Amino acid sequence: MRLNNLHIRNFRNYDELSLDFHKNVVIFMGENAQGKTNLLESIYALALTRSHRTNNEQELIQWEKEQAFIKGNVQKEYTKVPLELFLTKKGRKTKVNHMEQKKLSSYIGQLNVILFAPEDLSLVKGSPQGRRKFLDMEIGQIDPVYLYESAQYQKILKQRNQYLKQLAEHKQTDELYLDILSEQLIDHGSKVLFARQQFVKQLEYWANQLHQKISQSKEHLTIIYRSSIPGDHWADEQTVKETYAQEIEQVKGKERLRQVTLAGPHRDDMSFLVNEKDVQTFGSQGQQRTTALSVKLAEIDLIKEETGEYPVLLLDDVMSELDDSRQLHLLETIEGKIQTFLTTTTLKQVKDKMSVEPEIFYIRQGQLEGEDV
Ligand SMILES: Nc1ncnc2c1ncn2[C@@H]1O[C@H](COP(=O)(O)OP(=O)(O)OP(=O)(O)O)[C@@H](O)[C@H]1O
Repeated sequence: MRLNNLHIRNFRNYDELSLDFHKNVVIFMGENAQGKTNLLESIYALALTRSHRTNNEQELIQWEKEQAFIKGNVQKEYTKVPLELFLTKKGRKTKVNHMEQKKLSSYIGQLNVILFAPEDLSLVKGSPQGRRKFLDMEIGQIDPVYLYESAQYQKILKQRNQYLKQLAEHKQTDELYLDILSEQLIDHGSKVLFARQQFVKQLEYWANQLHQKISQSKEHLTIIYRSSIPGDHWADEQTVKETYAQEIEQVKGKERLRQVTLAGPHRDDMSFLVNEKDVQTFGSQGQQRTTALSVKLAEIDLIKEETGEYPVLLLDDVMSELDDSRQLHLLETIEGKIQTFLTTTTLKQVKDKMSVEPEIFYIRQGQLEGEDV
């Protein structure tokens, strides 16, 4: 798929801007703090209704404005889909084909994007929370049911934690209600767990191939889903559910003391092994970066396999963070069929390495300076 055009209004430092895209590689060029990342963020938000930089969507609305608007036409293999996102102080509204969508799951997935920013290079050595967010965002894009289940899980988790606290403070006494919440938690949580495990298997398949290529067959990558629920190779959803229920029973006493839910997808993590050694602990910085790059680029193949279409790639100033050999692998990937938007402050460095002619937009203080087509 590709994005044919983009129209934004009152978004970050942009009053109003319309862009048409004709080439497969689009570069947003400009000095620091001019609005390059804001443009990638607007494409990301158009795809996923949220930002990659903040959990507070209000920040996307231009200062002193009431609402922000993003619109774009997505070209798929056989159809064109106009998408619209309205962000207001009260919430968000989405439209597909000019029709309002009540369910997030009927909107997300219309435009698939993969965003790669310098902070993604720390996927391996960063926090478990960052890796869980990565899993949720990526699976959510290709599986609307996952989006629903993980939202339900978070809701029940919050309620359950509150209830555990209230029981400890003797504001509640009904033990049966805790059992009901546990049952709901296990129900939604086991679906999340099983989907994550399946996704990680697929991710490993694609990422290992890339990792081997980048490391010239010297390194083999293994990815393991590390769960707070025992066992990491559940045969089916029912097995996860049963194991999860046993674990909740097991930690019941501790939970009552600590007043939080101690088992479930919200406490899980992922490990990356290079040649059987944990790369987070034993890997060099180069190996950690190669792993992160392989995992990110693997998503391209994974989304293509799942949806039948290539996603759109957003690269936020990552070229400058990679050495020559890794830059080459990245360019090899993007100069194929996949539409890529990238930001840079040093145009020549990026352009000189490309074998295709990019489309360049010069950005200055939230405006277009000129267009090189
Ligand atoms: N809600 C907002 N309303 C108006 N302006 C905003 C808002 N949020 C951020 N900005 C402005 O956007 C600018 C930053 O834009 P952006 O992050 O896209 O920079 P950039 O061009 O990618 O820079 P760099 O190369 O440093 O990453 C800053 O000047 C900031 O003040």
